[in-house]
Amino acid sequence: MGLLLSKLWSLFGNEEHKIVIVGLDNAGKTTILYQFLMNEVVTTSPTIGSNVEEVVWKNIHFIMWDLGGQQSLRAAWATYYTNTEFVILVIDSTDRERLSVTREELYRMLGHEDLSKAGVLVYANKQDVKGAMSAAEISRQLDLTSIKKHQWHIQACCALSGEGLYQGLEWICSRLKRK
Ligand SMILES: Nc1nc2c(ncn2[C@@H]2O[C@H](COP(=O)(O)OP(=O)(O)OP(=O)(O)O)[C@@H](O)[C@H]2O)c(=O)[nH]1
Ligand SMILES: [Mg+2]
Repeated sequence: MGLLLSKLWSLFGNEEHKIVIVGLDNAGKTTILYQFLMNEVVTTSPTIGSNVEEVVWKNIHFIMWDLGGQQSLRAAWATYYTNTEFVILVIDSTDRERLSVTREELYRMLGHEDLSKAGVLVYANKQDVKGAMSAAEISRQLDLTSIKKHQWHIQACCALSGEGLYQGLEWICSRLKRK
């Protein structure tokens, strides 16, 4: 009965899915959050703490937490992980030098017990910039194929135009339906 009720509940679109958006400072996390919310590019300043918004897409409700990515703020990411179904990791694809820092943060995050069942969507953002690393290159450098305990997907995108963003969200929706 409980299962039936929860199915019905989700059919009516009342279920909320928690997503946390992480990544280094300047990756484009806040820009992505407000693209989802308003379909426009907002002027951002570095996030101190977090922004949270409810995004509804295809009748699915997401609670999206956008966290500050500066080094001093990263230790606080874990305080947001409880009940998180998906992590969106945003990468500035032009930032070759700090991809190894992202890699460390990614594997630290995946080791956290509150995320043991969470899926991971990686956005290779800023594809509009000439010389940006491709999603394939980022995938290789992050060694994504070594991730076996979490479902993951990488999506190239440009937060300024919105290109690729909904394809990423589509992947999340496809995983939700399999649950
Ligand atoms: N060219 C380009 N610039 C982008 C893109 N996405 C975001 N930016 C720019 O990157 C800068 C940082 O974007 P934010 O969204 O504030 O970055 P953030 O990840 O939230 O940064 P923190 O809050 O400090 O963690 C802004 O100037 C954005 O306009 C993109 O796809 N292409
Ligand atoms: Mg921000």
